[in-house]
Amino acid sequence: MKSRQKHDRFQYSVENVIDKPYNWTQMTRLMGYMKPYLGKWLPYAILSLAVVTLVRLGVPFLISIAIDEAIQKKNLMDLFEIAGMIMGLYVLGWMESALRIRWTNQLGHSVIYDLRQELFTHIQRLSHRFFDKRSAGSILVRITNDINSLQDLFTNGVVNIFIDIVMLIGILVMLFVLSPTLTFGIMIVLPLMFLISIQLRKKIRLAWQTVRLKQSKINSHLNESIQGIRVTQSFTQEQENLAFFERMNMDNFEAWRTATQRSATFRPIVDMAGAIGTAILIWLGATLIQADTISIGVFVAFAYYLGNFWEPISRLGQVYNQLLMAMASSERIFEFLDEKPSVPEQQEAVELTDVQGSIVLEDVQFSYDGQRDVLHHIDLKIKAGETIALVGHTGSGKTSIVNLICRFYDPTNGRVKIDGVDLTQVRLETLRSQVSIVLQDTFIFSGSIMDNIRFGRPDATDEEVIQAACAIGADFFISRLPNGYHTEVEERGNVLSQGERQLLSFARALLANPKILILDEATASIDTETEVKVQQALKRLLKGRTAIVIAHRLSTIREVDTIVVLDHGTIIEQGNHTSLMDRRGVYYDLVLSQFRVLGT
Ligand SMILES: Nc1ncnc2c1ncn2[C@@H]1O[C@H](COP(=O)(O)OP(=O)(O)OP(=O)(O)O)[C@@H](O)[C@H]1O
Repeated sequence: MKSRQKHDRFQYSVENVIDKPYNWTQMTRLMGYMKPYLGKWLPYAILSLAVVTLVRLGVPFLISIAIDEAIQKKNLMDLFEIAGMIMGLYVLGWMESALRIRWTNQLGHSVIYDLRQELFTHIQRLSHRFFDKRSAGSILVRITNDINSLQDLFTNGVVNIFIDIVMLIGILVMLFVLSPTLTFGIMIVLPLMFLISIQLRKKIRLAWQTVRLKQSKINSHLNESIQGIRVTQSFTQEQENLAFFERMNMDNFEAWRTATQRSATFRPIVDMAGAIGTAILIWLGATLIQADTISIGVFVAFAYYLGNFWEPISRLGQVYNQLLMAMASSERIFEFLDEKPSVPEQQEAVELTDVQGSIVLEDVQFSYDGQRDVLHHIDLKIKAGETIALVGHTGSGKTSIVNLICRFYDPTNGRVKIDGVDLTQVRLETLRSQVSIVLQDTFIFSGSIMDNIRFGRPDATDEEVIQAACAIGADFFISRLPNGYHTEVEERGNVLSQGERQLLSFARALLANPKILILDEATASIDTETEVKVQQALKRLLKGRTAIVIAHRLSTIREVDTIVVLDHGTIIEQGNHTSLMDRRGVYYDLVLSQFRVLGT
């Protein structure tokens, strides 16, 4: 039993390997990303195609003429001329290939750039519900690995497909022109080859999809492990983590091995077909030469064409593998791109400007997962400029109410209104510019202190940033830092203390100057001196705004206008501190129990 628990410790949402047939619609959609570049690169593509065709089809033809006309008839001048032409064609071919590598690379990188940009932009717009269901790591994989795996297809694959197909058709035509009998003889192997490769394709596709899933799992786990490394170390869970990682790494290794092994079977099939074709050529060709049906020159040209024939087929096999990998990746990319925000913006959504700040929740019911209601029939009126505090046991629904006011989620039933306008009718951007949240665990982005405060209003000047910091009282610690406002802080702001981070987030909110402010009050105990500073800063911050404070320490909310007491998603008491104390209900008990805890 114990070992089972261990195995179940890390759980990631299972993404199934989806076995779908080759999907033309999806491929067309993927190829659509090349559209903007067609105008620029199409002339190059046509030129490349013309040159490659000329070189690959021309050289064997010239060789056959050299043998039949110049060598056999001992005409040295003609031989020099033909050799010169062959040389010229090879030089042309070399120049074309050097140029092609350059422009296909540019094309590939441009497409990858666009796709990554679109995916990131789209993900930024998605609602909280989307992020609830997925780990950061698995999102990361799609933006990095899945998109990277399309790179080969766009830089080499797509252009080569066209060149190779044209080449195959060209060679077939030349072979038929030279000798239909010999061509039929050799092409007998083709249908056999296709039958075998079709069987392989499905297996190869599945194997690559499995690889992607395993990688996604590794990345999710890595992300979680690194983020949680402090907890892991403090609970000495490194060995467990390591064992789990090793298992996943091994799974990934196996998946890669299977996929590459399966992919590698394609080439030998082509080689085998080539070998059989050559044997037929020698046997049938010699017979036809003896019967004087074909010349030695034609026989040699055949051998050359045939050599050139298997190469594009084998490359098409490779490109087919790339296409299969691209199918697996694009399926995952498009799944995200097709994800609609769960809080959609209406076409005729209105701008929320000149907000006064009154908030109303009308008979609101809410569930995160559609199964368990976390808020029941909430009716709440907050007047403009008023400060209310939400209190209640953990899990009672305080954060959920705030999530609805910011419209991170829509209520299952009922309405949330600001200044009388239903939030579903409002443009999200204008709503969020009027509402700021100051979280308990302030997120500090990598950059300078100045940048971090300016996050609240990107167009603020340095003076405005400093003014906001002074007004909040954050200036005292910022000026003590080695580079003052230009001190670089890392992601999560590990160099700053909890109180300092909180002051920084207040300054950020003050600069944003929202009409509605939501404050998740810090639970951690900070020293009394900082506490006093934070409380003073808070007073300044709340002035002239509607404020909702998620209160954990009841001592700090005595002066707020209204205290709303929640229990299991229902409002059970509402009023100011004195009236609720007089009532001797749940709030009274909460205050008393906190007082007792603090008193001991
Ligand atoms: N993203 C989510 N998906 C599903 N359920 C959720 C989600 N977030 C919260 N819940 C559930 O909703 C209920 C209310 O949570 P909420 O975060 O609103 O409580 P809270 O009063 O803010 O708690 P705390 O004081 O601990 O922050 C809880 O039972 C919680 O398990």
